[in-house]
Amino acid sequence: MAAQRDQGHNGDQPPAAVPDVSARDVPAARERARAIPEAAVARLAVYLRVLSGMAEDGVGTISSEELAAAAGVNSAKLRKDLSYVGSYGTRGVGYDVDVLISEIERILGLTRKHSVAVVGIGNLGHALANYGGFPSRGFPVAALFDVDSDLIGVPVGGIPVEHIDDIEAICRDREVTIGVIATPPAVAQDVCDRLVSGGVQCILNFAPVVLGVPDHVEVRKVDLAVEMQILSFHVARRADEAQAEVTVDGTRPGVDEAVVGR
Ligand SMILES: NC(=O)c1ccc[n+]([C@@H]2O[C@H](COP(=O)([O-])OP(=O)(O)OC[C@H]3O[C@@H](n4cnc5c(N)ncnc54)[C@H](O)[C@@H]3O)[C@@H](O)[C@H]2O)c1
Repeated sequence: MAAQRDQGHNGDQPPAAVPDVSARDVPAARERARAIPEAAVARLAVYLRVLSGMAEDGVGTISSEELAAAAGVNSAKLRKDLSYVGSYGTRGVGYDVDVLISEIERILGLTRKHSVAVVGIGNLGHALANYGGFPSRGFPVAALFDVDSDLIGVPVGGIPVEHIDDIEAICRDREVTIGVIATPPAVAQDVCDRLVSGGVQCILNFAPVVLGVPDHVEVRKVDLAVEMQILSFHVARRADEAQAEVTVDGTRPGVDEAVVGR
């Protein structure tokens, strides 16, 4: 029976289920990849984006401080993250940008070819299908599916929408590796089951529902409202901390002194 899987979205403590590294990689590299915390995996993807931009600008080497600043993390955390990749840089020189890119790509499983199917070509599905950022980062969209007869055959982002009934055959034929679910929640499990029947092992789920999948399938759930709740939590916590800093005589450090000093 399908198991309910961890579908965390913001990366907490448990080790991430990183896709296997390519066949030529040694077992030690696989072990290393399995031990990387999920939050570090998310940061590695950010470093990769920053490094790719630098490589395009012709940057050859970069210090950990420069890369940390560009990625918005502190340099101690960056060095720790890069140690998971097995990359320690050269003292006084820093990291070779191209080497670091290929090391992170290998750990993230990006040396494998990926191909994406988007299911549910409504508001969200249209935006995702039209987004040019996926192909340029190694995730070309290969197929679109919907149930609405008005949409079937209509190209979105240059790819014609196919009927959901053909999803298994088309996913197998086009070797789809990642299925993106952007359907109403009531049909998301059925869509997920069909993707899995079509050989898809990675599911990115936007529908507000927990999906059951077999053990060999990975699911990530994206929920922007949860991200906003997390932002709200951090702002509220900061406000609480500022309130707690009010001194016993009622003055607020850094605020009332400034007023008194005027
Ligand atoms: N995670 C987030 O932050 C986030 C943000 C926006 C929307 N959503 C979710 O994404 C989903 C899509 O939202 P939307 O605004 O694009 O909805 P929408 O109604 O505009 O689009 C849904 C599409 O799914 C299609 N569909 C319905 N049943 C189908 C099936 N069995 N197989 C294939 N396609 C089917 C519909 O024909 C329609 O084109 C919803 O579940 C919504 O809650 C999530």
